[in-house]
Amino acid sequence: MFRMNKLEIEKLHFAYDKATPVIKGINLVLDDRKTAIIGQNGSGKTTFVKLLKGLLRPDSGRILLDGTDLSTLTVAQISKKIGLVFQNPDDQIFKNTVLDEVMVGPLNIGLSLDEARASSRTALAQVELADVEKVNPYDLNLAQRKMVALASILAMDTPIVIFDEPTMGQDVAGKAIIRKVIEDLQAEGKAVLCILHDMDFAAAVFERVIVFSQGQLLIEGDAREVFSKKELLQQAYLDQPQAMKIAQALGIPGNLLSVEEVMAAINGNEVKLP
Ligand SMILES: Nc1ncnc2c1ncn2[C@@H]1O[C@H](COP(=O)(O)OP(=O)(O)OP(=O)(O)O)[C@@H](O)[C@H]1O
Repeated sequence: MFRMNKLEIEKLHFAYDKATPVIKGINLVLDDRKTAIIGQNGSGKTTFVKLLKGLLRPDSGRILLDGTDLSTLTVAQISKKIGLVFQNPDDQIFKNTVLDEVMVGPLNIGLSLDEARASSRTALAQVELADVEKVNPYDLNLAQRKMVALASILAMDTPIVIFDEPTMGQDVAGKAIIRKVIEDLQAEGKAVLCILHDMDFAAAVFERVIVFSQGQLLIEGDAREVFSKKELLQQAYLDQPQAMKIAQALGIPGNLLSVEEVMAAINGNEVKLP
């Protein structure tokens, strides 16, 4: 089945308390490109994705999911289309075994017990937790619980997957698993949107970068182009990826995004090291 996976955001405004607007007129079209949202603490990123998931309702403006106004859809209808992995796994973990926990989402959207078990086991294998399916999630460490929370969203097989800070607290191996999950989702034709503080991960993995600043969209576009805008990033209290800073210091042209790109430039003799 052809899936559009398109979210259109029009003139979106939101405030928890009317005196303090948090989302201030965001216009954006999200598509199938792997997209990272970056921005200073408190710039409204989590609030924005909660609006996309229908957990909060806009004060004004609208969100269209494949052309349909999100406000006309039920939570159940949205859940079949959009999965959101929370920043704190303990906001979404309730069951006594890892497998039961991961099965909650698929069962909620109407899969049979057998289907839910099968998709949950596949998801647990993707995050390399197949061998702990009978363990209580609270006997796992925080990084592993984050993977359980991630698996529970993967198991729902939604065409749009949103992650809030998936790499926070993960070591190199955990980050590699998350990278593979994101790349596999995209290969399956799904849309991936990810809030990140880790500029290096954002630069290495994502095609499109959206920069939030004080509830507004400061800049968005191709990752290479956005990360080259040093002054604008500084204005949003953000840093460039390490690889780009090193490449610029060495005088390597091309706004390189990753260590691999820098190594290729050095090995290709585009640059002579001192
Ligand atoms: N439930 C809430 N009630 C009231 N204010 C809130 C609530 N959640 C967030 N805020 C406020 O809204 C603003 C935006 O918060 P939000 O969590 O969306 O930002 P963020 O960019 O995701 O930040 P972080 O990177 O720290 O997660 C902040 O000033 C925050 O204090």
